[in-house]
Amino acid sequence: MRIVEVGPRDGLQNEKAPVPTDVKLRFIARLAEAGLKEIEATSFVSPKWVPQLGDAAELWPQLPPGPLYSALVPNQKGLARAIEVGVKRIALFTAASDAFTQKNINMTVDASLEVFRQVIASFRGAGIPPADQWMRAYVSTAFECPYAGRIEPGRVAEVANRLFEMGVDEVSLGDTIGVAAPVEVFRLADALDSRRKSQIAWHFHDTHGTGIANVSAALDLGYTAFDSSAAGFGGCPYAPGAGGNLATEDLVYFLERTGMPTGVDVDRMARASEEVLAVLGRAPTAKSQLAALAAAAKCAT
Ligand SMILES: CC(C)(COP(=O)([O-])OP(=O)([O-])OC[C@H]1O[C@@H](n2cnc3c(N)ncnc32)[C@H](O)[C@@H]1OP(=O)([O-])[O-])[C@@H](O)C(=O)NCCC(=O)NCCSC(=O)C[C@@](C)(O)CC(=O)[O-]
Repeated sequence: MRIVEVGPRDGLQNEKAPVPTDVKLRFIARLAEAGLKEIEATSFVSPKWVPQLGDAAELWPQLPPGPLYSALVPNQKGLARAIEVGVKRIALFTAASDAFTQKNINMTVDASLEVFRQVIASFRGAGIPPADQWMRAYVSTAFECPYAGRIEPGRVAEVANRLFEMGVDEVSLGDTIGVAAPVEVFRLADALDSRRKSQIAWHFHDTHGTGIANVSAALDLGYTAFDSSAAGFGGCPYAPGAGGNLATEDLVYFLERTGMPTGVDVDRMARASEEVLAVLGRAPTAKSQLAALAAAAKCAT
């Protein structure tokens, strides 16, 4: 099983209240202590578009040792900023819908793939030892676009295949607005190249509470990589209606209870987001986080 924790990036990018860099660093340290091994720590997008992550270059060199860290990169400028501070694992991002990429990255899907072709060449030529280089690409709106409606599975598969042909190591399929049901996961999986199963991750948002059901469907099909966010933080600034990401606490509970070890300590995980929640002035809402916190409080009395 692989869990890719996206809380510090996807989770925080949409938050209006600024989260100070030292709070983000303590959040990430606690996620690492909880046992998460892959963390998407930040994003080298334009700070004008996503001010919350404008501290990426300051944050990156201070990340606590342990996990494998990655960062979102939209273009050559983002790559140059990322490489300057030592990023070795990058995440590109496009979508299956032009209407979405126009709002999110100000270009069509085709144009984004052209940009990525150049970014990939620069990344591969940047002198990073091949064993340390890693590149994923997101395909957002893999089920539905907030602007263009439902998306055909064949279109998602086509974009994913083009990304694989360009040499990415992994494609993460995003249910950006959190609307999919398991039957749609089965339908999309049918359209995907089954030889790439170990290179596909699923990125569910939980707007309608279907995140875990969708994980279960993908697991049944033999997929083993899932993105999630501590406390269910999240939402995309350019995807109106998007709820939070699937909560890591709920994912860990589900996988462990299913008999699939995650290496994540449920109690530490439940507390990892406490300081960020306090900065945002919010109470926890993820079900398994609430359950773990309640159980710990009961034990303490
Ligand atoms: C792609 C751009 C940059 C195009 O933005 P643009 O305005 O079209 O770009 P531009 O090339 O015309 O540049 C405009 C200005 O931005 C600067 N600029 C340009 N690039 C960078 C950069 N990398 N870092 C810093 N600065 C940059 C550039 O230098 C220039 O500065 P100026 O001359 O005006 O002072 C912009 O649209 C952008 O940053 N978009 C990011 C939006 C975003 O982060 N969305 C959320 C992530 S996607 C997501 O959450 C979904 C996902 C992945 O989680 C999966 C799912 O749920 O489906």
